[in-house]
Amino acid sequence: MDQSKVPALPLPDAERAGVYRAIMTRRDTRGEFLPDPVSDETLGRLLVAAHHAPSVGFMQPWSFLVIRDRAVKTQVHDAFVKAHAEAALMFPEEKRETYRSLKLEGILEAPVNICITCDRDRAGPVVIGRTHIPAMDLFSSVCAVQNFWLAARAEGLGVGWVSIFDNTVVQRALNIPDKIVPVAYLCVGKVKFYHPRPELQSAGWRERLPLESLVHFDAWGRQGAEPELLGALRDLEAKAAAGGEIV
Ligand SMILES: Cc1cc2c(cc1C)N(C[C@H](O)[C@H](O)[C@H](O)COP(=O)(O)O)c1[nH]c(=O)[nH]c(=O)c1N2
Repeated sequence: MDQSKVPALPLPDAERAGVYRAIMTRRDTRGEFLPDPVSDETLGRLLVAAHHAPSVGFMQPWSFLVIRDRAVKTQVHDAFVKAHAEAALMFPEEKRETYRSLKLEGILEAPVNICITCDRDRAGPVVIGRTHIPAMDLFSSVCAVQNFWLAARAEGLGVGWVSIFDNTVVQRALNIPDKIVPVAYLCVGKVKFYHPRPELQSAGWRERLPLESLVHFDAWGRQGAEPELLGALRDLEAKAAAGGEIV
């Protein structure tokens, strides 16, 4: 093949289905981690996938901290325990017991934790695409997180994002300089299984919203303009909800 251009064709059917399967069966993993190590080869692929995410102005603002040290993990876990207790009190009383019963991290059980950061100064003060919307660099680091998460699903690994802690505590525990923002703290490892649905959904915390209620045409609030597309969305969502493939 001419190396100068990649043909803009759909992937072969099985590969195309695989991409959607990774997207649809990716789960946030907390309680199912196995202690088995993740090979350097596999972890390497996940980091390469993350590093090939899109970024504003090709800024690549991310760095990746690979955390295996029990003492470091314990500091982060301690920060979680404190914030988790504080968070419970922020929910209405009738939801507190459910909140407390949820497993919301796997920091110590996961063999490896990854912190993905954002260096807001990586490409100088003026960045293509960030000139008018400053948060675009943070969004770029989140794109790296999603690439990592989907690649992990393809590898049969679990990833759990933990954000219930004071970020400055995590910043200190990992010795991250002040000017670098910790964007995502991820627990990573082999897992016993994937839950078929988001755990918060199974726990009755929140339902998946009907996609058609989230789609607008040409202007906010114009929601019924394309009944055929909306019908297709309903059918696909029904298939997905029944655990079927969407391709
Ligand atoms: C930015 C951000 C931050 C968090 C999360 C996600 C994201 C995107 N999620 C996971 C979240 O609960 C989960 O994605 C949803 O419940 C949907 O479930 P699935 O990811 O589809 O399994 C998450 N989960 C958890 O147990 N503890 C946490 O602190 C967080 N924090």
